[in-house]
Amino acid sequence: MMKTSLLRQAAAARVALAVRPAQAAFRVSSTALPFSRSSRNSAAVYRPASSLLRFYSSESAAPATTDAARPGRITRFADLPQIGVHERLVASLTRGMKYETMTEIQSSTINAALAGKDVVAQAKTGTGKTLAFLVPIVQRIIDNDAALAMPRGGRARSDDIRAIVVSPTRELAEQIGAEAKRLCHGTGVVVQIAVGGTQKNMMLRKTRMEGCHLMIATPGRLHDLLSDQSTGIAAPNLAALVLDEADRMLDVGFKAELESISEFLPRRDEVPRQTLLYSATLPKNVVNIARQFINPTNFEFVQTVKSDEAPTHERVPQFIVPCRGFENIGPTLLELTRREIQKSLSDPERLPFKAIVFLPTTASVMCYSRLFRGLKSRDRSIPRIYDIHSKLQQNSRTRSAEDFRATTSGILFSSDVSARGMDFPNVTHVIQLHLPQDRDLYIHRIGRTGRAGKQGEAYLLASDLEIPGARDRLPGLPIQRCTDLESASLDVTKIHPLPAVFTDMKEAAQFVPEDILRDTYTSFLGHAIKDVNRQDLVNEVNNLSKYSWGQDEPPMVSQRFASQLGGGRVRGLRIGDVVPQRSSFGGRDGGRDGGFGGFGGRGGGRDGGFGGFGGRSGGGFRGGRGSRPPPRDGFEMMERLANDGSRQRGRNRPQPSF
Ligand SMILES: Nc1ncnc2c1ncn2[C@@H]1O[C@H](COP(=O)(O)OP(=O)(O)OP(=O)(O)O)[C@@H](O)[C@H]1O
Repeated sequence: MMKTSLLRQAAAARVALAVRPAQAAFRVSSTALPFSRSSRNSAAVYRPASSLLRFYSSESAAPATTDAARPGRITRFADLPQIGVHERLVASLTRGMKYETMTEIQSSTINAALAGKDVVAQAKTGTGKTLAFLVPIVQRIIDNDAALAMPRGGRARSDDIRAIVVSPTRELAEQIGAEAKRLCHGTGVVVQIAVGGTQKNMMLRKTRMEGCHLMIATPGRLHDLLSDQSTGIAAPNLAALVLDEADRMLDVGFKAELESISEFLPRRDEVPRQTLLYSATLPKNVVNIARQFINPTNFEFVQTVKSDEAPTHERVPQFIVPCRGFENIGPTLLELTRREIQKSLSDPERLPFKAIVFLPTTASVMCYSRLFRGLKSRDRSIPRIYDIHSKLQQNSRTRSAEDFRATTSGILFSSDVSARGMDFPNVTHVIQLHLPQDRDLYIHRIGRTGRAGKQGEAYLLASDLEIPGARDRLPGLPIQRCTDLESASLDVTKIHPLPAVFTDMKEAAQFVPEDILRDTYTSFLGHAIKDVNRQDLVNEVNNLSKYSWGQDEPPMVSQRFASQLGGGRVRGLRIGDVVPQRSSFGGRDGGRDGGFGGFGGRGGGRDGGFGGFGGRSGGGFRGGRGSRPPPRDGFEMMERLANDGSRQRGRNRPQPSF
């Protein structure tokens, strides 16, 4: 009975996703006939009356804001042949993958990309951006060689790759690769995945043997392959390049690598290339950088976030749980977990508890996953524990991702390698411990739930010390204060005996190796917790070690580490000879292809504005409010659209109410 209910919910959610965007984007005018003829392709299509969608087209003098400006937009996958998509691809989409109606971002960008335009697109998490870029590029490959529409049709060579998708993390590349293979099933288009950390020789052998039309790669591995002639991997006729998570790809961490990859690609003036940039967050500086990659005379900039709308999904309520100290955070997570598991068990309408817990450092992911494995050995109600971080071997990372994807219930402890793009079905909760580095990262992390039209909940557990930082970093988001978790506010320095969640946590800490506790301790002191007074921070982590891990004295730190923290001015550190710090443990785990990149990697894009242009602060570009001169070109227009988002963050975004 429960199973039937779950299946019903899943089916309802799929229909909801398919239907909702169409309703939002295409309101059929009551005065107009619901169908009209497109002048471009003589197809019977909906002529929408208005849209939430805003876009800038390099064709038009001013940004268009309604779909009425774009007659002939196809919104159902089954209708794609009308704009040139091959029947076999449509069969994969509708019969194989069982998609019916396109989401808003899909209908707007697939139409534009099929018309040959470059696209810069921003849409909320989980709204189907992957297919939005895969469909047009696979069609472009078939356009270049019609035989590829048939299985085993055409030729595939490893030195003649026709399209490349670049993704910031290995897991995401693997996920996109799997979706691309499903899409190309039944055609002759060959997809290969090239990510770091896997056996390069095996990948090379396979690619040389099978050939490759579409390569999905992480930047490091792609550079590695293209720069070494002996690999036999080349793309002299490259027709399409996609940067997924474009803001991440173009931020400082990856930009240089991308530029260097470009040197191994054909010049755009010699081989025409379509470039597609997609993300849920697109800060202004990134839009500026996009200049280097986009055709200035033939591009479209699409944003599907309403001007007065939060960049997150309404159906994902967001809570912040202020915790008295660091020592309260683990027990509060345990209390929350038990409470939510009970809720799902007692309500057959709810999906089983499936949560992702994000932590700021690799060491803390290792620590919390072990703590919860220890807890699970005593409390069978806790579901299976998974972990993903850059210190794991790639095959273990892939296995964790696959297992968590397949499970109905579980808890995945993760660094930011899973923050962007990962599509784990039916995640009911995203729980963040301590503050995310910036607002964009918060948005991507909570985007792991509430995907494809489903419900979800998001919690942020932070110590009182971090709350001012949270207010500063997270404006304009509908975050509510949650005060009904008892463990959050208890003063454990005064309470005897300790409540069960605290003693359970202490006992579980016995399962965690000393070096991982120490690395977690130092990583929190090092870079993970920002914007707080050093002395307060030392007091917090010392309480964590004492009251949550049950240690008589805090872990030892080296003299050098103590000096970096402020030397003699900071009290409470236990200084001594320690085995040199494994820097990777302490580092922020941003999911760079290369693996455990110390403090360097970052999971989120740069701090920056998101959507939300127009309304009060936007609209200037339309000649409406304000006295800004008209933009000089399409790029400036696009930058302004993103710029409006940043301005809103600075001046007009509502301050958080928690
Ligand atoms: N038109 C559609 N109808 C129903 N489901 C869809 C449709 N398009 C995509 N999906 C499903 O929605 C989910 C989210 O898609 P996808 O991962 O492409 O989102 P995204 O926008 O790229 O998210 P993120 O911003 O997190 O990267 C996937 O499970 C996908 O199968």
